[in-house]
Amino acid sequence: MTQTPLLDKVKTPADLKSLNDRELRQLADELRAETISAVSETGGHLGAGLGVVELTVALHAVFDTPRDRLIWDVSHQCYPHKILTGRRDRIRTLRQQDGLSGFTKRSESPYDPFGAAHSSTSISAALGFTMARELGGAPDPALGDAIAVIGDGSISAGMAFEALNNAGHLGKRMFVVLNDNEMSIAPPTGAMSSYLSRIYVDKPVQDLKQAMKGAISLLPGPFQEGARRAKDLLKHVTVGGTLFEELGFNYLGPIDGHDLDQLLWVFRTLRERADEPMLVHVLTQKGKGYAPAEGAADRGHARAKFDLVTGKQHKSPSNAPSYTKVFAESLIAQAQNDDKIVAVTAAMPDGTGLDLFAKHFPKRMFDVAIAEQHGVTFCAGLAAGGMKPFCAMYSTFLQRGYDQVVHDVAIQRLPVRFAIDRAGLVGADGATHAGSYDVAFLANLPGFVVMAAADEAELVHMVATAVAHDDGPIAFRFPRGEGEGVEMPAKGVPLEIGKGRMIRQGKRVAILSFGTRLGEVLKACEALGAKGITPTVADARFAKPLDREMILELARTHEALITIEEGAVGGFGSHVAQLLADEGVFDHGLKYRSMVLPDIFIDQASPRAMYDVAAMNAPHIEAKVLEVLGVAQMGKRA
Ligand SMILES: Cc1ncc(C[n+]2csc(CCOP(=O)(O)OP(=O)(O)O)c2C)c(N)n1
Ligand SMILES: CC(=O)[C@@H](O)[C@H](O)COP(=O)(O)O
Ligand SMILES: [Mg+2]
Repeated sequence: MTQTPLLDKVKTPADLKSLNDRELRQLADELRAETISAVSETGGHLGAGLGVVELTVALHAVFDTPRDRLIWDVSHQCYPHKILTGRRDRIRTLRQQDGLSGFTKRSESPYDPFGAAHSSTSISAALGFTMARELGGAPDPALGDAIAVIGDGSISAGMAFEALNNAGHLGKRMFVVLNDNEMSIAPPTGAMSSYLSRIYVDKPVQDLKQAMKGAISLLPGPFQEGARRAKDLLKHVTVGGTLFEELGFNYLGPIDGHDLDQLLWVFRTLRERADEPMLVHVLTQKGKGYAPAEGAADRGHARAKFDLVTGKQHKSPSNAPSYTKVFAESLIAQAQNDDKIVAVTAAMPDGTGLDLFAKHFPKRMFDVAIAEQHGVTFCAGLAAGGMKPFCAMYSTFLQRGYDQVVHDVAIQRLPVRFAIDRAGLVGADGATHAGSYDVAFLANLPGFVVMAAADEAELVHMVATAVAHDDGPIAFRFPRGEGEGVEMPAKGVPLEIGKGRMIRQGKRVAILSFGTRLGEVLKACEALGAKGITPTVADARFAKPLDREMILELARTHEALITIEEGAVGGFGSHVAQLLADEGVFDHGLKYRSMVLPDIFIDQASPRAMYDVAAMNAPHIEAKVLEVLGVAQMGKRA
């Protein structure tokens, strides 16, 4: 076990103030070792945190957190920050149920002034804190400086530029640290990424400390004493004419983000002298200091638990292909026969399986960078231009492109195909990444077709359905993780739009499932069978259009109807209830229940544990059936 004598003494960032620079360098080494050790036990986002160890130490050593608001963009790099800010004793509970979140979270610590997990929000939030300070907002602790740390991947998003534009205009003192490691999750794409590289391609990384000393010695005496404003000095060492300067920021850099001496010097100087918006460009290495991460293609972006020495991850063997892989392979199969099919990801090529698609069709896959809004409208344009775009996004990230879905896709009835991965509760990433809302926010849009796959074979057919459907937008959703292990069809066959399927015929109660809760429903039926209750089970397949005929028939022939879906209220069950109400079914006494995600944000745990919190696993379905039939209260029926 690595010794961490200095880190052991750090309870809060205030303890850093008594360390000299040599000790801070040692502290950084200990912090890196502790981060690697903790993530080897918990799994999680490793590479990004290792890249900002020195930056984390320097910022906490120089600034006065939590009075100064330190805002980590995405915040997947926040583990070293958590260790320094009083959470080391719980760091080995990261991403576990009842443990620390893998992201910054306001409710977790005063050192997390702003929560994140979706990217590119930090500059807006920092500007908000800055203007609150200017206007006398004084929460506890009183407002100091705002510092946003944003990665080169995240700064590619429109929102970051909206914030820079606004901050440059307002001209108040605030700090943006651009952490440039030339990586997103995958290598970053796009002109912005090339631009950042061009800023320093022909120039050595600045040794600002030396350069500043040189600059000062060239100044006349009085100025040596009183070069009061940072920009008076900084213009001697910055690379002139950057985009950031055009937007109203003072640009400083690029500097070596692993050279703690320089970081300390730069931040001390800026803290003392800056009076305008400052952008400090630091170059770092994702995965720094841990060879298995440094050497990996993703620089150790996210890891399962791993062996400290070898870096080998402990992954449980899979029994079925992942939904993501099934989607990608189905799309590849379809695209072999249809050259109009193209696919779009917003910086998640591996996560969406489109890296596989790109291997087959490099010219037909577009990674638009972290730019979901643009990605959706780009697809709308592709569709208007006669292509068949598959917009492959996680449910949670599609949220960012919602106006584009409404305004650019739905209103124009353009046939964009939305492949929505990570539907439902996702596990360790927690509430920020839950795919809870897509059914609700898509099925209310006129002309949208909305499907959910009950298993991986269904997904194959839904991909085929989406290819065939050219009359407006269509979406299909599927969860994170592996499939059910069902037999796979030889090829996808388009489904009839708006038609569900019967799974088993029973009596008294019908369970209408939308999505992969079907497996839990069938488990519940086993248990109910032992109690003499045999529910009818149907797979709705479509939340929109609904299979009216099937639903009304189920309502007519059963005493009770229960819907279940991996989504929030306002989705499938709400549409079914609306149909039943409109058709007057409730006038005749149908007992109806809808099982949806509860009206809370569910914290991280395993997906199963999260569905326990949501009361949506087999025992809960069983209990719901018993309740609706009035059996639970009366004891066992004969
Ligand atoms: C809106 C949004 N889209 C996608 C993601 C998924 N995502 C998380 S981290 C990341 C890469 C971020 O790159 P960068 O900002 O450079 O940080 P690094 O990991 O390189 O430190 C992406 C795409 C996200 N969190 N938010
Ligand atoms: C931080 C972030 O947003 C991603 O790294 C996310 O954690 C990926 O999730 P998956 O593991 O489901 O791809
Ligand atoms: Mg990066």
